[in-house]
Amino acid sequence: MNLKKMVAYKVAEEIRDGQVVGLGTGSTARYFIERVGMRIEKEELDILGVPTSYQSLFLARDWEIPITSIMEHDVDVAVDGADEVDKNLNLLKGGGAAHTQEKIIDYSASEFIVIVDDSKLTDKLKRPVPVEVIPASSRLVCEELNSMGAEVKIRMSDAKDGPLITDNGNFVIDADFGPIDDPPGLEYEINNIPGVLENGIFSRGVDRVIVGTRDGIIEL
Ligand SMILES: O=C[C@H](O)[C@H](O)[C@H](O)COP(=O)(O)O
Repeated sequence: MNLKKMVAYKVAEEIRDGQVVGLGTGSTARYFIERVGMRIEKEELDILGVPTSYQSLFLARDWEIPITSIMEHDVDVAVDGADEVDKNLNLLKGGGAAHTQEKIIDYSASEFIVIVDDSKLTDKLKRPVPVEVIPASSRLVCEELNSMGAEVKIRMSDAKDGPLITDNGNFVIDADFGPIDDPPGLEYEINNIPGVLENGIFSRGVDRVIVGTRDGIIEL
């Protein structure tokens, strides 16, 4: 059973004519975009999509989803995946290095819906926190994250030699703090380091978390 597809397709059925829809990034959001595209083709669903990455932009194009940007329109509903969801509905995102644009769009949406399979649920966020940084600041940011207690690594690219470069032309540092006791505090603290653009802790704005499980779909 493909739990990501199940939950993404279910939420895609909730999208209504006239909405401006934030299109998340990753393997779960991909199914959501696919299903919205199918509905546009079959039901003439009339929406505008706001991509959160080049991945979602290209997928939207493939499915002929009309697109706009956050510079033009407010977002009614954003639908996005997550790498971890804790018991207070804090998220960790950025496994695909897309968290900066995702956060701009997801936080601004009137409704932010998270779609995950149940492997993403955790008591406390504990994966390394992705931190997008301006390349020139990376040594200093690594030192600062170190002094805050994190083990740090600049993320390397699978597609070329050297560091991964984000959609915004920056590096990503993965900062391992172990289990995180205060996600909102850490989100704020990391973003105060000069050179940091955005980090992958999402501690506010989540309206609904929809989870695919082997026993069906549940809402947290
Ligand atoms: O940067 C990537 C995004 O934050 C994704 O939404 C997140 O990594 C979840 O991706 P997936 O649905 O592939 O697990």
